Amino acid sequence: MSPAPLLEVADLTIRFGGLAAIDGLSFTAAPGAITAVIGPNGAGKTTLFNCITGFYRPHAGRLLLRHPDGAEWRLERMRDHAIAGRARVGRTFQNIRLFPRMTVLENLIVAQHRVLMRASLFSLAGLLGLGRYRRAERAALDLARAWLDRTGLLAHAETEAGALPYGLQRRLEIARAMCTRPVLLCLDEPAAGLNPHESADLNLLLRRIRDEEGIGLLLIEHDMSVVMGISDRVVVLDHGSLIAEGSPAEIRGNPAVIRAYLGEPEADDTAAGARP
Ligand SMILES: Nc1ncnc2c1ncn2[C@@H]1O[C@H](COP(=O)(O)OP(=O)(O)OP(=O)(O)O)[C@@H](O)[C@H]1O
Repeated sequence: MSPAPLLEVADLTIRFGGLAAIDGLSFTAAPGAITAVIGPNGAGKTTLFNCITGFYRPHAGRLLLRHPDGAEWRLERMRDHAIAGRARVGRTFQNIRLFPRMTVLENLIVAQHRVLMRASLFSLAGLLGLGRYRRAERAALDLARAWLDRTGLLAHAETEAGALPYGLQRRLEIARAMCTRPVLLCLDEPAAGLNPHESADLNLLLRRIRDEEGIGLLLIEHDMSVVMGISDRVVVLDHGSLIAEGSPAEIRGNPAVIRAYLGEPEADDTAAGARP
């Protein structure tokens, strides 16, 4: 029997003026799996992420997140900080949003400010006096170093984030999101701007996160070498609606998806790395 879905999107709708950017969308994402969301420009992919992470409030529909302990969170009713902190939804952005003048390590510590603030009991006395705060601070450093190690960034810990090469900044964004201990990680075009070698490394990293952390990953991506290489399931949007859902192989051969997005393969097309 397959496990209960990690995320259930049901009849989701959001409009901007007369335009339904998401129009009655329903699908599920499983725990311990990579679900890719693909579709042409303007299909509604980023808007979907903005609804899941509380940046937009949908006009209708349900966003149900189920934690491994069975706790259920109705994301469409929650504020963005509670979605990140309590429902534990992590996110990376299409345009990198690091603190460029802070070091790589500092970026990962700042990502854990909620845990640290709680340990300080939100007071100066807490910050100065409590063993509880010191322990939390040590744990935050340990977690940051562990993710720097796993993302291959340990040697850059003291480098300013803005001085890192682009591909490493992308990895740092993922490390930063993982430091918030998400149960669902939403990645908005993580392969954008990467060369084929960096894309292959990204595939390995995301697979390891799935397999070793057991969390769900929701991935918006135009790079088909990433989508077809690592996704367990692919959801295809067009004009805010679902046009197909299935395994990468099913999606690759789906006539509606070929028409709306993928296009007919060329005779010598390897499909690898091509942005449709
Ligand atoms: N804040 C907004 N105000 C008005 N229209 C918006 C807003 N956000 C998104 N839209 C519109 O909603 C539609 C879906 O946009 P969205 O950015 O979600 O598409 P997308 O699939 O992520 O595209 P891309 O692949 O280009 O990133 C587009 O027509 C876009 O112009």
